[in-house]
Amino acid sequence: MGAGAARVAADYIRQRVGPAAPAPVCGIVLGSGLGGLADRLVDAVRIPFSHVPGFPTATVAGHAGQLLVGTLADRPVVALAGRFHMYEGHEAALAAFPVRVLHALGAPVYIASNAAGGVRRTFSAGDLMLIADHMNLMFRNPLIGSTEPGDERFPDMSDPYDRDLRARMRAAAQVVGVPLHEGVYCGLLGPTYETPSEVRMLERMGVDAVGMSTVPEVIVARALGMRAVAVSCITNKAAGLSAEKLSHAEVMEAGKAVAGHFEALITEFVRQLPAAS
Ligand SMILES: O=P(O)(O)O[C@H]1O[C@H](CO)[C@@H](O)[C@H]1O
Ligand SMILES: Nc1nc2[nH]cnc2c(=O)[nH]1
Repeated sequence: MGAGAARVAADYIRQRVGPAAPAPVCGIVLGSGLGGLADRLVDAVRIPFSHVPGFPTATVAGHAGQLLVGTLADRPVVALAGRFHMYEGHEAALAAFPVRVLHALGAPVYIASNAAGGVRRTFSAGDLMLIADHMNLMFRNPLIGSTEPGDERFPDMSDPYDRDLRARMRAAAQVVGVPLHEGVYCGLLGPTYETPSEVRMLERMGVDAVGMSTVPEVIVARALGMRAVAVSCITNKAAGLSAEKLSHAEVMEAGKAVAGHFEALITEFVRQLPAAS
């Protein structure tokens, strides 16, 4: 799913919202249990994923499967309540396709959010973590294949999560009084959660939080020259670090429990985002 398909999807979305709609200051993807932010958008046009050309249907519980165009903190934004994961059977390029569409709509900044297991032992459910860097242990890359027009062939990944945007996210956290950790996110293919041995391996490798998304999206954002920033909601201690068994129901519950903090943080961040980032 490349640049041409993204233009088709963007044209359809523009037609739905009307030609007068301003270009978004950012595009936001809302992870498992974090879709409540969509309800904070004002004057939102809601488009089911199934209507957007090239989008498959969202199949994961806690992912509403809607694209919204509206304003947040009086700034024009596009938000996706839900995402596509490789464990649903999608290629990495399709998992990252919504980011191409956000780019085609003119968004210069990509904000990812996700639910993740806490590998850092001091993390507990309800913590928020700004992603400082990631590890791609999905062993898939969305840029495999011929280079799409506008893509870098060999994108630099020395600073995938934009330094300035991270500083702005920390500042927003201070303004709204939300504690914000910072650490390394590791993307695994899923859909199984990890074994305790895998979690110990990840810990030794320097991973702070583990999930099954975000990495392909950020790779494509970087290939397109978009600035990326991402927040993980720690929904559980990773396997073996507590006596609890892991379940997606628990992940969604924990996501909802931290929704107030998460929404306040992202809303303040968007409020402070410069017009041409
Ligand atoms: O990354 P998001 O989509 O927020 O969801 C995370 O939570 C789900 C597992 O409970 C997986 O999809 C994992 O990636
Ligand atoms: N891989 C993975 N994804 C998650 N999403 C939410 N919690 C977890 C977890 O513990 N592991």
